[in-house]
Amino acid sequence: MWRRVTSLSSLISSKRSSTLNQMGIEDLSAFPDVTGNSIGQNVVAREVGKDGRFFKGKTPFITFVLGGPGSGKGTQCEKIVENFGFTHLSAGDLLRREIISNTEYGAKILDTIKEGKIVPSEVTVKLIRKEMESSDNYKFLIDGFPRSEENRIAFERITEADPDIVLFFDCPEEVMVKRVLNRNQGRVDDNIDTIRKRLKIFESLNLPVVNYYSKRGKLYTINAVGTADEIFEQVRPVFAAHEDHVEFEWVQEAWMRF
Ligand SMILES: Nc1ncnc2c1ncn2[C@@H]1O[C@H](COP(=O)(O)OP(=O)(O)O)[C@@H](O)[C@H]1O
Ligand SMILES: Nc1ccn([C@H]2C[C@H](O)[C@@H](COP(=O)(O)OP(=O)(O)O)O2)c(=O)n1
Ligand SMILES: [Mg+2]
Repeated sequence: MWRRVTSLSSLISSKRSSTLNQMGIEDLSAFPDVTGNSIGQNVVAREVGKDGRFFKGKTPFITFVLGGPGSGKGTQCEKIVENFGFTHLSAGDLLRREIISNTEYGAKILDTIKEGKIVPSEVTVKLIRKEMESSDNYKFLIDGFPRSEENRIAFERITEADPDIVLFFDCPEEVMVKRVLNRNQGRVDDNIDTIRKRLKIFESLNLPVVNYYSKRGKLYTINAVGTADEIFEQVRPVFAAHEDHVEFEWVQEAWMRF
């Protein structure tokens, strides 16, 4: 579902960066040149087709996966991949890959994540778009994104795309804290200080995104308490209901190209 968005970028630039920083979003000026396309260079240079699509002539099927830290997004995404053949793009994993690869922004991303803050959308969206472009799949789970209205608006502006489905894993804070502290993956943000900061930022920035998609009839709220298998039994019907529709659209497009 690609569409052109022309005026939203002004919304971001008109917000003073200091205000964003107070909200928990890292200042874009700390990431010099990011707007100069140093991330995802090959992607940004690519032309958008006349019909507004850039994805090798295909219409991708995009699912955003929302929920607080430890709500079980990654765990459920693995099950969706196994059962429904999606490609899983975790925003957090892509950012951590930048840290490990010691890229231009790695150190700054590390600081931001340690502080429990949100990395500027320009950086994250370009990493996501680059992965979508290089994938042969057309069904994507975009996990941990958008975490803020700023994230959402930047995605629309940079990719000219809208999600088809938005999943929201609704989980009490005490359950999320317990899961994160037991996660045991050596993450720099899985400690009680950073978790408290992340939960605060999540609460203030995530709700507007949830409301936005709820009003547009795209939101599926999942009760994230229970075993992973129990939770997946709520997730499964969401994708089962869309599966025929997605396959049909895909065959129809291939036929039209033929
Ligand atoms: N339903 C569940 N019940 C108990 N533990 C879970 C459940 N889902 C995930 N976990 C565990 O909780 C931790 C956080 O899950 P994860 O999928 O990484 O969440 P998120 O991506 O939302 O932060 C992981 O250690 C995971 O194995
Ligand atoms: N859209 C995003 C997603 C993640 N990040 C950063 C900030 C987050 O605290 C970290 C970790 O995100 P990740 O989705 O991996 O975290 P959880 O799986 O929810 O625990 O990455 C971001 O800045 N913007
Ligand atoms: Mg995760």
